[in-house]
Amino acid sequence: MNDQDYMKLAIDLAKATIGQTSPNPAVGAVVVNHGEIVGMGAHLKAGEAHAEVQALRMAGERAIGATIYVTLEPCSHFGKTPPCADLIIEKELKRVVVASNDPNPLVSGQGLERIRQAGIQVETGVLKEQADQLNKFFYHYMKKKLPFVTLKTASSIDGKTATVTGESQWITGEESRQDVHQLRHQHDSILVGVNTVITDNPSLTTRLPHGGKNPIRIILDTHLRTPEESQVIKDQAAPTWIMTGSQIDQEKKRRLIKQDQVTIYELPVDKIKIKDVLHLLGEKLVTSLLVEGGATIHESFIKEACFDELIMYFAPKIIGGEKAPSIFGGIGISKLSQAIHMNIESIERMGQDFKVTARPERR
Ligand SMILES: Nc1c(/N=C/[C@H](O)[C@H](O)[C@H](O)COP(=O)(O)O)[nH]c(=O)[nH]c1=O
Ligand SMILES: Nc1c(N[C@@H]2O[C@H](COP(=O)(O)O)[C@@H](O)[C@H]2O)[nH]c(=O)[nH]c1=O
Ligand SMILES: [Zn+2]
Repeated sequence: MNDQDYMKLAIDLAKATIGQTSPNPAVGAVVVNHGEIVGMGAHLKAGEAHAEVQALRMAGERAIGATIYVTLEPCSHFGKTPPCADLIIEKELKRVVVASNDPNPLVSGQGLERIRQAGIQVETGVLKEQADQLNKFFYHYMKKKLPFVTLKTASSIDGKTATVTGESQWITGEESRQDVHQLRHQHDSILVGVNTVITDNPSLTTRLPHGGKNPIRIILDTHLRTPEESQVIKDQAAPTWIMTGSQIDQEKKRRLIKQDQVTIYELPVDKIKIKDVLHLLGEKLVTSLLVEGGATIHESFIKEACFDELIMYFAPKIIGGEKAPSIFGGIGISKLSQAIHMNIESIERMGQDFKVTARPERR
């Protein structure tokens, strides 16, 4: 095993915790002494022990003179837990190998500096790209204090999200739908428009074989049209935040907020702008948002250039019909020069379907 092998193990440990550490990054650590793994660990939940603390606890006395591989540079500040840099110095490690730098202004570079000052060897950038990919939400949020926005669409190969009569379940297959639940688990929040609530009455919960974390459910609903009997109101399965304009029925609002998981945010506007919703979510420490639609919602996110990744699931079916709903609604563009240029990051088979992951060129 060499440095890259041990760092790969630390990355795999971090990868397994994606979705449960927010608003903290997913971090993994492995402690090695004379070619033997003497400790390993991952950060499991914000506010709890950091990955280095877990791994060094397991190593005990064998941490002395050891090397620690950690996917993110050790923290140097007192957040909810003491600084890992001090612990590494206290435990008399010989060498620290790091993959990613920490963009958190409270940390970046200071932890490593303190470790070097203590005479411990430091190496950075080992498998950096792989480790950075783990925490794209965290990096984005640290830089912009806004959630990383993933648009998710599911359609027939001709881009239809339902038949002309509105039938839509199900277009994509089991594997795709499971993949979507993995996305729900990984994102802090999920957003749909009130029309999707009215037509599909979705639960927007995460149903993976092993359970999974339910995202906060965000409903864009300018005039507070969400039916009071909807699952997102009644099932108490996850917080539901309804974003409305200022002209709403206060009586209905009072009835809805009686459900303790329901919160209504009245934005002082007639028409909700996506940017206002994202700022509000950023203030509430929401670091990632999965937008499930429908067509008008998706169109408003692309029109306002408020998304960071687009994930599209296509089923090998043709639905047709000019009146059948397409992936993006709204009025669209008139000139090709106004088209949004995307970088296709990957195209994967997903059972009978295929999944396209793309990013807008400007980011
Ligand atoms: N119709 C399809 C989808 N439909 C997605 C819509 O958002 C739908 O309202 C919700 O998924 C409702 O489900 P839940 O109760 O929240 O689990 N999404 C998919 O990936 N494939 C499809 O075929
Ligand atoms: N999760 C993680 C780190 N996370 C860093 O620490 C910050 C959170 O600190 P706290 O509030 O004390 O949990 C977080 O924003 C990020 O900069 N650092 C590490 O050394 N190892 C870890 O496992
Ligand atoms: Zn730490």
